[in-house]
Amino acid sequence: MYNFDEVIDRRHTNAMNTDGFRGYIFHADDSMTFPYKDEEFIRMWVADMEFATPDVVIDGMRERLDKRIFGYTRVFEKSYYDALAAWCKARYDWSFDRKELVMSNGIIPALFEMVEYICKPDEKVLFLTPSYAYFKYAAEAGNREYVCSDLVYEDGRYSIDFDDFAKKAADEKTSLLILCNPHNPSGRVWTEEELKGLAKIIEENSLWVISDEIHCDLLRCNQKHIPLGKVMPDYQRLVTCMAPSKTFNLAGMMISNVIIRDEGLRSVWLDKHYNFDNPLSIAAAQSAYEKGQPWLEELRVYLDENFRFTQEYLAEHLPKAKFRISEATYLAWVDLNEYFEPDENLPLFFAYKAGVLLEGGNMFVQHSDGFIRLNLACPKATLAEGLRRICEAVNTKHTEKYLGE
Ligand SMILES: Cc1ncc(COP(=O)(O)O)c(C/N=C2\CONC2=O)c1O
Repeated sequence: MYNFDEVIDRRHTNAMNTDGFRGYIFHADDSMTFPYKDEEFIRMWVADMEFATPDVVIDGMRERLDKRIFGYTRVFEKSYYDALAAWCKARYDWSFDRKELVMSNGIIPALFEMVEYICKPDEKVLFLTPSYAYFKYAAEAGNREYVCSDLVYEDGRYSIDFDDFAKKAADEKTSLLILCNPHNPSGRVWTEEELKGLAKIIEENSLWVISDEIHCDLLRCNQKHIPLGKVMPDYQRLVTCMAPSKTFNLAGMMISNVIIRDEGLRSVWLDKHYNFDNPLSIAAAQSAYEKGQPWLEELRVYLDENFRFTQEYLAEHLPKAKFRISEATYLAWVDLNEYFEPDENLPLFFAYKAGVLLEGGNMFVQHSDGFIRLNLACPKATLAEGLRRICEAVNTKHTEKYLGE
């Protein structure tokens, strides 16, 4: 019913995806040149999608537009909470009180704020690595130390090193865990057993925990997300972050749900946070939660096929690459260590040699050298061309290297 094969022109829309890559990936300005025109790149880097947001979301925004006044706005109507609560109940059998919900114009700003609200200046933030780099930036922005617990990587699969995690959690100066659930970039969906293992250590050390569940709706069709709040139903030091931004390609609308159990932290947030919201964003998010499920179910089938195609293509054209289909997210995490030295700048190599924009190597704090992360949320034809270029560039590199030796 929905046309995910449609190629949509994003030029001149102020998109980070098309216009922000020089600064974000290469820390360069617009003077940085490549042997490709910007529009010739296959863009597989920042985590937003090449698909139109659902029609029901646009209809919801149009309905709000027709009200024609856009004054100071906040989520006052109970209908927003009802839509989100129904979504969480139906999909995760998880409920939370309306008073726990506060809004943020992004999960990143929420992380930045809460590190300061939760951690004293001499306390530390703990997270699993490799990691979405903004967990590190949130600690650094608040001048708080961060501690990494490297995931175990065995036979192409990531798991939690509970001994290492327990040791680091036991440090009395470690006060906050930021948990990525599901995990970016590995794509892991933590099992109930793994979440219970974390919960035991969290409780033993009275850690504050922010469970960043932004990717929770984007599961492979055979996967199940468990909110940490379900495993820790009575734990007061829990904050859960969810958002429509990844699920419905609404990151530019800057609206996120922050569910703060602790009354003290919630009142600090309400005192310090700029508590106004964009009226069109509220309409978009509420319409998505109320009516977006059919689109999401079709998207998940399309993404599963993109992952299957990617696995098949890499097996055939880059046989020494290690790749397991992500259990969640639309991000493929590919181990190319058999093809590159650990310190090679992979984003730069693929931008110059393949005309593909991707993230990887040391962009995920630590424990990620030799990996690339590919955004598969694009029409299959775009994906096929991106994979073709990537494999050709790697195979040519090895031929040139061999001939050059
Ligand atoms: C785990 C995680 N948390 C938070 C965010 C951002 O939340 P926002 O501030 O947009 O509400 C992202 C987006 N991840 C991105 C964005 O581009 N590349 C990524 O890996 C993410 O992966």
